Amino acid sequence: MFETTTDAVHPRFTKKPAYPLSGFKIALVQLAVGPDKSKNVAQAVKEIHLAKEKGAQLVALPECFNSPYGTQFFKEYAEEVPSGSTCHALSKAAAEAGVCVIGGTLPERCGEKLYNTCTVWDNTGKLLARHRKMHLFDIDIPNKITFKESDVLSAGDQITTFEYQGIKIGLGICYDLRFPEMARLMADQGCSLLVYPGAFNMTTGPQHWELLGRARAVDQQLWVALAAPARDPAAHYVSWGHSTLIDPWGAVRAHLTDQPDTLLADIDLSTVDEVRSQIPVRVQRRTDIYDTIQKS
Ligand SMILES: NC(=O)CC(=O)C(=O)O
Repeated sequence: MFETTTDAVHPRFTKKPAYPLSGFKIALVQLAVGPDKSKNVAQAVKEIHLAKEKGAQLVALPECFNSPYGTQFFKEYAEEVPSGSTCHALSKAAAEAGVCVIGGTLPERCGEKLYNTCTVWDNTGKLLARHRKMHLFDIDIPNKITFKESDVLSAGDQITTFEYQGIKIGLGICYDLRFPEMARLMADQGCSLLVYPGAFNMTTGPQHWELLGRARAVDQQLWVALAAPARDPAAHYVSWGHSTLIDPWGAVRAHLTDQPDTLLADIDLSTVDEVRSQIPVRVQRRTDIYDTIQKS
C-alpha cells in the first residue's frame, strides 16, 4: 500500500527528514480502572514492565488511569504534577523499565484549579511533557449522556508536542480528538505521531472513536494512537474501550475490543513521508484563497 517510486515523490518532498529511528514498537495499555487508586497505579506499573519485556519502546496508558472517570471523582483523586505519588510511580517505572511512558491522564491539582492532565516520562524517568486537556468534555445528548467537565475542571491552553529519540510526538486528550485545528497545529510542528489517551463512551464510542482517529490520521497524514480504559459495565461512566492504532493512510493497523489487554504494534515512520509525497495535500492548500475569504 505504501510502495512508491522516485518518480512518484513530489519534488517538494525529495528531501527526507532523517529520523534516528525508522520505526519503533508502541504499546497501548487498555487498563481496567476501578475505585482503588493504588491498585490502578500498581496495575499500570506492572503493564509498563510487561510491555517493555515484549519489546515496546513507547508505552501509552489511557485517560483517567488512576481514577474513575467522572466529575464527582476528580477532586478526591487529584494530585500535584510532578510531585504527586502517581507521577512518582510513573517516573520510577519508566526509569526501571527503560521505556518512554505516556502516562494516560490523571486529575491534576494546581492551586485552586483542577486539570485533566497527561504526563510523559522518558526512559530515565525525566518528565518530558505535560498536556492539560484543552477542550473540556461538555455534552448533552438527551436520554443518553450528559457530561460537564467544566463544572470542576479548567481547560489547558497549550499545544503539547515533545521529541523522544528524534521522533516528534503530539498529545491530545479524548475530546481534543474532535478538533482538527489542534491536530493540524501539532502536524505543523513536525509530529509524525499523535497520541490521544481517551475514554469515549457507549453512545459516542461506536460512532465516533475510530472515525475521528482515522479522520485525524488522514487529515494530517501521520500515525494516530488512541489509548482507552477497558470497559466496566458497572462503572458510573462506561468506557467504549477499543484502543486503536491508525497509520498515515488512515488504515486501522491494530485494535483491541473492550477487555483489559495491551495492543503492541510496530510504527514505521517512513510511511509518513511516503503518504505525504503520494498525496501532497500539505503543500496544495490554497491558503491564498482561504486567507482572502477569512478577511473579507
Ligand atoms: N470523554 C471525552 O472527553 C470525549 C468523549 O467521550 C466524546 O467526545 O465522545
